[in-house]
Amino acid sequence: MHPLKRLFAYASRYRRDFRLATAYSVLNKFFDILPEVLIGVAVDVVVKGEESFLAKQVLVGLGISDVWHQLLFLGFINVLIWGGESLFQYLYEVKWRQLAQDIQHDLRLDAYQHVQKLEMAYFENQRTGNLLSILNDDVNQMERFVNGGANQIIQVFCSSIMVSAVFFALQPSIALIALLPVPLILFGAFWFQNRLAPRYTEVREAAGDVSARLNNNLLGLATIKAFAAEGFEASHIDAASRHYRAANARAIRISAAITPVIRMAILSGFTATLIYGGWLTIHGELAVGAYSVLVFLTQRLLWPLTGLAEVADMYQRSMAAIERALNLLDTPINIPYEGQHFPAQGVKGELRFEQVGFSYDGRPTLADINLTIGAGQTVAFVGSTGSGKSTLVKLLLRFYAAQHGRILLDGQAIDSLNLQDLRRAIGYVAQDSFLTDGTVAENIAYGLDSVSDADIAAAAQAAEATEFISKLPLGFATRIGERGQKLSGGQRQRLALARAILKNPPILILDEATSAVDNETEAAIQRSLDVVSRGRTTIVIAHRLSTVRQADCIHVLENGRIVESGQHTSLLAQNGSYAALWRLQTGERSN
Ligand SMILES: Nc1ncnc2c1ncn2[C@@H]1O[C@H](COP(=O)(O)OP(=O)(O)OP(=O)(O)O)[C@@H](O)[C@H]1O
Repeated sequence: MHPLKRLFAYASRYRRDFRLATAYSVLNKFFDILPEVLIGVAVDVVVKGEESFLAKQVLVGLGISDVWHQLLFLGFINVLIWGGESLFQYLYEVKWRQLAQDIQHDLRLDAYQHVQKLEMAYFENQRTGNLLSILNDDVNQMERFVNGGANQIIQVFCSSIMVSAVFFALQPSIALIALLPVPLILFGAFWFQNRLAPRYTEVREAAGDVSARLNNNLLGLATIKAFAAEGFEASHIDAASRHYRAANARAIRISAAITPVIRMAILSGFTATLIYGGWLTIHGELAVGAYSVLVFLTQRLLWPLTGLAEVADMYQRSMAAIERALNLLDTPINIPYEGQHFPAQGVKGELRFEQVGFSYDGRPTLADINLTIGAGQTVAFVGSTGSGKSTLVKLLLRFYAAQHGRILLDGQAIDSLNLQDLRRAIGYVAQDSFLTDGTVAENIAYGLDSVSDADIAAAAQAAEATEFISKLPLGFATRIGERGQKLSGGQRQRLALARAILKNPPILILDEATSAVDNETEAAIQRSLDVVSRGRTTIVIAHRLSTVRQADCIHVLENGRIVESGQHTSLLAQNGSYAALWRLQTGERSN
């Protein structure tokens, strides 16, 4: 479907406003053209006096014979016309701009809300900066189009029709000559448009590319600095920006030619009216007043068509932008949110993995996962890096959908449950949790509506975070910077844990980032784990085996498969992978 049609379908709730705005634009144009007609009538009055066109309008009740009165009457009509033109200009400007604001707001919000619901795999194949440029630049471009372009198109169209009507009424033979260039101009405008469309698509894509690179670099500034890679990265930005400049230059070469070409076509129409009309007037076949109207009107008819150049340019630019924004909105959500609702408090927390298998982009990552985690149990997953531990919990959170088997929560397949209810029942402390640019307290209370300071403090206490928070300049009211960058990695982890504890979920998942913790932190982790795992199902992905020694069951993963399961002592007794890992970490010999 054409982007404009798609935009209309999207903005169908504003159909009434579109109609009103269009009516205001048409009425404004109508009043805008009338002064030219008035000039003709005035010339006619001056030349013909009591024999004028105005004096002859007895039938409609006018028939003003006195020349002075005729002029006064024209003056009065003139004021009305200009008043009408101004009024409708005000009305159409307000209406179109308001429409532009309303639609850009809706589109931005809808697109963002849609993007939020897309599955993780979508984002892995997208560059954040590109999405940003769609949600920002492209939506703004659409706003600019509705703001001004729509009115311009309507008015060019209207003035062509209205002026042609006056022409044909006055002198059909001149009308034909004056209108001769119009098909040529329209054909030219379409020809240019077709050539502009792919160029503007390229411009929008290049803009997205620049934005993606900038975004990526600003996020990785610390690494860029550490590697003294400023020059290297600047050259990447330089290349992306050059590409954007070149794409724009290709579009400019075409779009800049439109006005001059159209002007030449207008020239032919205008010259013909001037010469042929003058000739007819001299020979008494055309009234002087009518001749002056025709000369002025040729200008009025043809000049707005030069505006077509600007409109065609903006139109193509906007269609490329609208296409990108609406495509984003139409991207299918592959992991649907809909499903059976249930309250988080009612969840017992029994989990079962049945024959679960999963691959990223066809690369097998998990296979034959069969396990049951009893309600309230604490279970650990250990194993070498890349063995699939994090992937396992991401399947439970339905960040990805398992290709084989199924996962059940309290006997219900999780893909039959409402996605948000499922996630509300799970507290997830990721390896690198997302912290916002707010205060410590705001970060702990993230996503919850009304939480008391006492509850926040208690959650911080359980997460062993109180000590470092009390040392911050403003305690719980300290702002922690974007992504929590004013805190250490360990401190960020503590805050993320406090946040999960405050949520009080029936299932808690802790994905430890590293085994590199000092003894003190290790003891703190153990203490908080004892506290937070009480009364809920707890899954710990551990790198440091000593932190999960007390777990009800430890599963060892290797290459996406569970190779050993059991409690710490029995696993040591098996003298397999777990025992080897334990020896490696503790330096002890288990036998
Ligand atoms: N989004 C992804 N797209 C493609 N491959 C991925 C993705 N995430 C992880 N992988 C791959 O899947 C495998 C398992 O990754 P996973 O994060 O589950 O391992 P892990 O056991 O948690 O590792 P670690 O102990 O280092 O955290 C790895 O080989 C990894 O490269």
